[in-house]
Amino acid sequence: MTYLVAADLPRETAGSRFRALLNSPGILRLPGAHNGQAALQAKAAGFEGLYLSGAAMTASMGLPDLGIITVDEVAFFIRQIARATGLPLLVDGDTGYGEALNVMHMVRVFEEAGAGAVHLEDQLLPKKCGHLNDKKLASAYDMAAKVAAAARARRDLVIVARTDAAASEGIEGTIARAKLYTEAGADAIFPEALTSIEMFRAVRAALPGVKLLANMTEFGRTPALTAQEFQDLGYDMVIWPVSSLRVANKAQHKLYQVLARDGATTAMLPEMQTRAELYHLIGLNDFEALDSSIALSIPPAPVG
Ligand SMILES: C[C@](O)(C(=O)O)[C@H](CC(=O)O)C(=O)O
Ligand SMILES: [Mg+2]
Repeated sequence: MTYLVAADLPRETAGSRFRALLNSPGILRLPGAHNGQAALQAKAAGFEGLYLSGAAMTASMGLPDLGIITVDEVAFFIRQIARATGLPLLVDGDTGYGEALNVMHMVRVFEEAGAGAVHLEDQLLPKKCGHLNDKKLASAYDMAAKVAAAARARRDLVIVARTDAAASEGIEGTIARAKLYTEAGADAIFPEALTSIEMFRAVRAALPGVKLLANMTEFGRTPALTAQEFQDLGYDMVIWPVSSLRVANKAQHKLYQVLARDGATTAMLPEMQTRAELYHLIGLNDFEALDSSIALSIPPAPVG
């Protein structure tokens, strides 16, 4: 299947398809896919929705996750994932790249690029990974204004409000902010960097009926729980934001070490995606068959 034939494209918008997944039974499992290739591999494994992580995206660019990159740079990643897979995608919108009007611009650009959902966080720039120390929190009201702005700008993009308040304002601050952001128009809440199962339970209990996202990033502050365990805690979505990049990076690191040592890649062949596997995944045959079918669909050129 290619993204080039109108009749093959999904009829519903990415936002409504994301919402339908969110409203269907069971926790929505959203593995991080840091580019189109990773997204295709996640789709082949059976995932129905994906997550585009700011941390993984910036790391893949060789940059720290401090909110430096721009809306258009993120749109480049959204487009490749949406084209390659057609799957609904939750995108990390960081702090929205500014204030209300910037947030609105981000929502329009992300929606046009093919995103199904976005999350916005209540940090000040330079923002940080939620699992690091010394984050600077925005005022709850400034963040609520951004959520309201996002809700005004979207057609049907799902708006997820993330709060980083747990470290500085505790569970009470997290819950109070979550309530405010929900009133401002958020469709779901992402309580970031909760450090215990009790905290996950407390947030769930305080926000009946509100959709909740859990972040199962590795090497962070959240204890390692499975998708089933988050579902049993009453959570509606779970992300594994950086996992694909961490694994890919480690493999790449090994390749360069071996190549520098041996002057050849031979020792790495068993660990490589083969040419055939690569072409199969990206659908090379489908694109070539499409090209041939176009030539066959028009009257032949006159002879002589
Ligand atoms: C979810 C997150 O915002 C991301 O960009 O993927 C990061 C993940 C990470 O750095 O491990 C986060 O702030 O938790
Ligand atoms: Mg992020």
